[in-house]
Amino acid sequence: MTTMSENRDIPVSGGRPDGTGDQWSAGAGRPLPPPASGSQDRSASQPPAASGPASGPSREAPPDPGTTPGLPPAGGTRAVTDPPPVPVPPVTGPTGADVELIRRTLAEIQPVADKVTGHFYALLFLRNPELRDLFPAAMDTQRDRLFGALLTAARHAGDPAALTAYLSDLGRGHRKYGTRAEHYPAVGECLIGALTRYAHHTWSPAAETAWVRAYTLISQIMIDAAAEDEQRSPAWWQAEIVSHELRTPDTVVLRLRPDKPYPFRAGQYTSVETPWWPRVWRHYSFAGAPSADGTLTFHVKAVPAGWVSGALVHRARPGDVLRLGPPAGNMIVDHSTDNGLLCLGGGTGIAPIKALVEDVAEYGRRRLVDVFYGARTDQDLYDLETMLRLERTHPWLSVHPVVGDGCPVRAAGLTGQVPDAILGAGSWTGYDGYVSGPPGMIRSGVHALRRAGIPPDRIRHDSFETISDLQAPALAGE
Ligand SMILES: NC(=O)C1=CN([C@@H]2O[C@H](COP(=O)(O)OP(=O)(O)OC[C@H]3O[C@@H](n4cnc5c(N)ncnc54)[C@H](O)[C@@H]3O)[C@@H](O)[C@H]2O)C=CC1
Repeated sequence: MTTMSENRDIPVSGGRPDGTGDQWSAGAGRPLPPPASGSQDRSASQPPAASGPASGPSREAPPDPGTTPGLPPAGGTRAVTDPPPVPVPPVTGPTGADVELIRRTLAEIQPVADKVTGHFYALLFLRNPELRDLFPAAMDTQRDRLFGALLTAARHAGDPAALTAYLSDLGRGHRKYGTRAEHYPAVGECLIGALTRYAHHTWSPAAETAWVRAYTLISQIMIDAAAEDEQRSPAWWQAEIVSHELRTPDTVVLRLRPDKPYPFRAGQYTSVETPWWPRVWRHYSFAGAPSADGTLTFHVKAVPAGWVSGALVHRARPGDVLRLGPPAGNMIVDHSTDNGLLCLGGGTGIAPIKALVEDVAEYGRRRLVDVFYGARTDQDLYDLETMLRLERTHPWLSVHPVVGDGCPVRAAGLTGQVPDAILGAGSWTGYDGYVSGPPGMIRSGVHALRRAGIPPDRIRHDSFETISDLQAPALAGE
């Protein structure tokens, strides 16, 4: 998924999660039930699809607000005090034919994705003006994210378990916005409205039914995950910056002390909101395994036009208080095997790799761990000393710095790009692969790991979009 720091915040999407086989068959065209659970946060805030910055509504006049047959009316969710509901029939999901219809729609609208997304927000705010103030002031990035998430979900039709995990993370993550179950139908209405307007050739009653079924299931998975999470976790944490260590002019190592215990697993990531950009959240990985003192460490690199990363690097100081969302992601160590770990970390992507190394060390079972740590120049290897210190402490760990061609490297390092460096550097059968870094590196890193003989199910990374590029055939027309 993406660059961790600035573009990994993914809003609610469309697609075809699965879980149980027969959920996918019945119910075409009949009205779908309102969300079956969802005693989520009651404080008003963001509806689904509102996780990032975005621009204002499209200038195009949206069609008259209406309702979409099949989608439950907005606000149709039962309140906590309502009488017990009539038993809700199982949520029906899209059929195989539906998935094809959804993919065709996506292929058609891809060239006008920006217009579709703009129209979606225009509809959302026209029909629900009270929601506008709950989004960040600027919404440019949000447009790409929504469409990207739709593509991701549609492409993932063949991997329902991964998609369900993704949507569950997304549902839990939406708690911090104050998303309520009754927001989901409103979003679904506007999604269908935007698709209706732009998918001229592929839209039909059958396509609409397919999208309604898909969206209903998606929202139900998100709502259920959020409701379950509400039983055991806060919607967000506050965390005070206790140290701010600038390692390069644009890279900082931050240590935070959360206000409440923050359980997570090494290799996961969370979302961060700064006081300077309210309601703009960005993802960062934990740069260490859970620590005895409960503090959390993050590596942040300021990127051009990166509001949150720029603020964290150049403006934040000890004593400032950030908000954190829940942990997410499954790039975690599989402790059920003795396989070695072959880890590729590019730039600040080394953060979760360091966490994985600490996790292996704490677990206590000796497994070979090889870390290839890449950066453009030697100076950009801002955490090399830490990694080399870990190498000196743990005989099972080997750290291989890799810098761009033509750059001198301080340790006995390699030159080139990280994925190329692993090929020819050893035999990696009997290893599990872990990849973390920029999207291009994840893509080529996974290919390199496969070429090195590591099967796909033993390769983990935290980029959902990237995995869909790798594992599913491209959409027709793309
Ligand atoms: N801050 C965090 O917690 C995390 C950040 N990330 C992501 O990691 C990235 C780090 O960015 P930078 O530090 O600027 O890294 P960068 O862009 O300088 O790349 C670092 C290294 O990765 C390799 N690489 C980059 N692009 C490649 C490509 N297309 N093919 C093959 N290898 C490639 C090269 O070895 C390069 O030296 C960002 O995209 C960030 O979102 C990922 C995980 C965690």
